Amino acid sequence: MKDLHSLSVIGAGSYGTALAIAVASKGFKVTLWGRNAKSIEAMAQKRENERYLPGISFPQSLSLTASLEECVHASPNLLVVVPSCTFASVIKNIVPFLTKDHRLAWATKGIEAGSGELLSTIASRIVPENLPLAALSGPTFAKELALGMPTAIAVAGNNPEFSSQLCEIMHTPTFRIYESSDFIGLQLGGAVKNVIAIGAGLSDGLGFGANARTALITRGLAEMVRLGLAMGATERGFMGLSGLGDLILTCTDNQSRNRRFGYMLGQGVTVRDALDKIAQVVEGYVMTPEIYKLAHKYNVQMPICSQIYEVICHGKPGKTAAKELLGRSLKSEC
Ligand SMILES: NC(=O)C1=CN([C@@H]2O[C@H](COP(=O)(O)OP(=O)(O)OC[C@H]3O[C@@H](n4cnc5c(N)ncnc54)[C@H](O)[C@@H]3O)[C@@H](O)[C@H]2O)C=CC1
Ligand SMILES: O=C(CO)COP(=O)(O)O
Repeated sequence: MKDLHSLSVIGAGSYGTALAIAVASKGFKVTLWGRNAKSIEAMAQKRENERYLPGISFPQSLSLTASLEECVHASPNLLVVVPSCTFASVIKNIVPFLTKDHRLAWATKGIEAGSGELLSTIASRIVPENLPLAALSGPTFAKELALGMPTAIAVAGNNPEFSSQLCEIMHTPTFRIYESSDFIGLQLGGAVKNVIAIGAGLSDGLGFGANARTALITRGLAEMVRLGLAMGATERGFMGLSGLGDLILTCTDNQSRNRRFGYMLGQGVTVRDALDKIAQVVEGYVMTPEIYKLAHKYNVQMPICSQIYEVICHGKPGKTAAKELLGRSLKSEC
C-alpha cells in the first residue's frame, strides 16, 4: 500500500483505461477499477478494453478489479477518471476506504452540474481535511495516449509535493506532465473548452469554413479567460496545455466527442439523437448550462457560450446563433 510507484485508477472508460495503460507500460503497478463486474471480468480475461480501446493490449502490471475497496487499498495514489456528473458520488464511495497515506487526483473534466462548483471544491468538501488533491488536464485523446503516441498535459493541486510526485509517476517516454500553479484555471479550462468545441463542430456542420472555426477558438479563449479571471484564475494558465492547448485539440479534431456532437447539430441531427449516436460522455452538453449560469453569476460576457446554450437548451437554429454573434455591436479585441 505504501508503494509510491503505483497508481489506482477509478473509472474504466476510455480515458481511465488509457491512463492506466500509459503508467503500467513502464512497469508500475496499476489497478483499474470499473463499476461493472462483468465488463471488468471480460477485460481481465481478454487483457483489453474491447468497448473503448479495442486492439490495445494491457501491460502485464495492469490489474483489474470491480471492488472499489480493493482498488483504493492497492495504492496511496488515487486517480479518478469518471464523468463529471458522477464525480461527487464516486468520491463519497471512496471515503470509507481512505487512510492517512492517500492522495487523490482526478482527470475528469468539468464542473459540478447544478452547483457549478469546481471539482476541487466538491472533493475538498467530501474527503478528510489535508488530503493532498490534484487535477490533471490537457490535450489528450485516450486512444493516442493508449497507443503510446506523444502527449503532454498539466497537473495542478493543493499540495506541490503530491503534484510533482504525480508528474514522476505518470511520466513515460512518450507522456509528459507539466506542473501548473493555477488549480482554478486548469479545471475551468477543461470545462469551458468542451462548450467551445461544440461551437466549432456546429460551425463546421453548418458548412462554415476555417475562418469561422479559428475565430471561435480565439474568441472562445477570450471568454474562457474572462470567466477565469472573475473566478480567481490567472490569464497565463489559460495559455498553456489545459487552456489553449486543449481548446485547439478539441475544436479541430474529429476524435473529439464534443466537436462531433456540435457537428451533428449543425447537420440537423437533434440533441437526443446526436448524444445517442456518440454513446459516450459528452461533457460539453452538461457543461453548457453551467457555464451559462456562471457567466451570469460573475457578470461576465460570454456571447459564444450563451449562443451555444440557446442552441442546445432552447432549440435555437445554429444559423440564427451565428447571425446573432456576427451582428453584435463592434468591439475592440482586448
Ligand atoms: N476520452 C478522452 O479522450 C478523455 C476524457 N477525459 C475526461 O475523462 C472523463 C471520463 O471520460 P471518458 O473516460 O472519456 O468516458 P467514457 O464515456 O469513455 O466512459 C465513461 C465511463 O464512466 C463510467 N461511469 C459512468 N457512471 C459511473 C458511476 N456512477 N460510477 C463509476 N463509473 C461510472 C462508465 O461505466 C464508463 O466506463 C470525462 O470527464 C472526460 O471529459 C479527459 C481527457 C481525454
Ligand atoms: O478532453 C478531451 C481531449 O483533451 C476529450 O475530448 P472529448 O471529450 O470532446 O472527446
